[in-house]
Amino acid sequence: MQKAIEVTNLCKRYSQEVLKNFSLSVNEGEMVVLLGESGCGKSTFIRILAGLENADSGSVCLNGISMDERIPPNKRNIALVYQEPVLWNHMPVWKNIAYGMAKKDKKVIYELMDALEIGGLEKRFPEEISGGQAKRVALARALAADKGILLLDEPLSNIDEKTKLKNLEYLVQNYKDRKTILYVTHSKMEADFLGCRQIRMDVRE
Ligand SMILES: Nc1ncnc2c1ncn2[C@@H]1O[C@H](COP(=O)(O)OP(=O)(O)OP(=O)(O)O)[C@@H](O)[C@H]1O
Repeated sequence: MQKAIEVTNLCKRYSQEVLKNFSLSVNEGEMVVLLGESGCGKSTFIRILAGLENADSGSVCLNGISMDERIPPNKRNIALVYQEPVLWNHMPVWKNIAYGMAKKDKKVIYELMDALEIGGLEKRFPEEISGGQAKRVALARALAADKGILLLDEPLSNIDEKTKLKNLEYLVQNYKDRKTILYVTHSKMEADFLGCRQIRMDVRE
């Protein structure tokens, strides 16, 4: 089976070493959780996969295609949820969600909003919603874009436990074993709830 994500011996150093020979392989349609303490390099790794940052050495292959700095984020067939929600402030919520959709289908948008418990916010602008709601709008936008690989960097942090559990349940029921997802979290509870393969990343001293 072709690997959706194949990362080999990735190294990245800022003033300190963050990634040292980090390797990871994810099958097509598999959901994998990347788990690790704050500062261990999870977001750095996601940024490298997405093409927002370059590794010092090592290789990244997405859907069988070798990635290098000449392949920009929008050519990688990925949808990304950043740790901090990044939304277009001049667009209402529904347009933010529709942004990456090849065919803007309002039914799909409203279904996603209901499923993620943000129904009714469609006409509001990002400055008129809470941080937790903005995170779920960003998640809805990534899901709606229907890309080959979903990179979710702490997509449900800062959300109350009850809503978080409902959102996790929705992801498990609708995306697990169907979509290639790399789900980053420092929460063991979230990781265990998703019930998929867990990769632990350690902080480098
Ligand atoms: N642009 C940068 N320049 C210098 N150091 C950086 C940069 N980005 C991240 N770092 C450092 O690299 C290490 C890993 O950061 P990263 O954000 O990848 O960790 P993380 O595991 O995602 O943490 P968290 O769970 O808190 O988001 C940290 O020590 C951080 O301070």
